[in-house]
Amino acid sequence: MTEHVPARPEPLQPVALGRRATGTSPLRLGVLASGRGTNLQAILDACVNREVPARVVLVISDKPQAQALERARAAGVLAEYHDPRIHPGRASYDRHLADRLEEAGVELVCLAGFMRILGSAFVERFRHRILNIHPSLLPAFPGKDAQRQALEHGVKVSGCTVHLVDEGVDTGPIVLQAAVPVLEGDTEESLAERILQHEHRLYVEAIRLYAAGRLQLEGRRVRIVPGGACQGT
Ligand SMILES: Nc1nc2c(c(=O)[nH]1)N[C@@H](CN(C=O)c1ccc(C(=O)N[C@@H](CCC(=O)O)C(=O)O)cc1)CN2
Ligand SMILES: NCC(=O)N[C@@H]1O[C@H](COP(=O)([O-])[O-])[C@@H](O)[C@H]1O
Repeated sequence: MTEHVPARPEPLQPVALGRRATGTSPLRLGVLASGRGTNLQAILDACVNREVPARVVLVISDKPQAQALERARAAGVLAEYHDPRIHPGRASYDRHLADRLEEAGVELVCLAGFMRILGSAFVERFRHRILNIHPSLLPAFPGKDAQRQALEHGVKVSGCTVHLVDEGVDTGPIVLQAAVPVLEGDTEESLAERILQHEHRLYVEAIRLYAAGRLQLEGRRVRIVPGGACQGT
């Protein structure tokens, strides 16, 4: 009887993420935000300070009073409120957002405290071109209230994650993570504030790597390659 030799899995073809942006052709960012916008502010500042070869060309919020909109306007960036309630459902609103982002020539969508789940059609239109910042070390504590989940679970270390967005919630391939200690007596607010400081740094670094063409997706793993030496499609 011949021995069954399991087929060796085909090596995963690496996928180069994004394009190598340059000073003369900065990466065009679209930011979706629902709240106060401190991550947006970190991205705006990094672009102005030329820490990343990118430019925020459009900020959209699903909340009319989002401070993120004020921050964008103060930075001279197009800031728009798009009301989900005038759409018959999620898919319609998602399609509207995608149309508006494409119309603005957005190359990378950055979710920065955007509190709506994006549907599969949106994710497909911007496949591998959507980043999100999450205030935990995924896959621990996905969803909302990650800091409360961490405190209730009693972890000693939490942190933040920048990940590619896929059809799941906080399930996309992880780009960068930063560990943050949970201290005695921490409240949800004190932990959130401590993590937030790391989020700002981590998100800018993730966008910088993306804009430098130094991120390569191999299955679920995101590899950081030296200086723009990306292979693959
Ligand atoms: N397809 C994806 N969409 C989004 C992701 C994602 O990973 N995949 N990340 C979220 C951001 N996020 C956590 O990082 C998150 C935001 C909101 C929720 C949530 O449960 N929202 C509820 C209620 C929203 C509302 O109050 O309007 C919902 O949308 O039903 C979970 C996780 C951004 N989108
Ligand atoms: N699940 C998504 C989520 O919890 N996102 C979190 O919302 C906050 C937005 O702050 P900001 O508006 O000041 O950037 C950030 O802490 C971000 O990680």
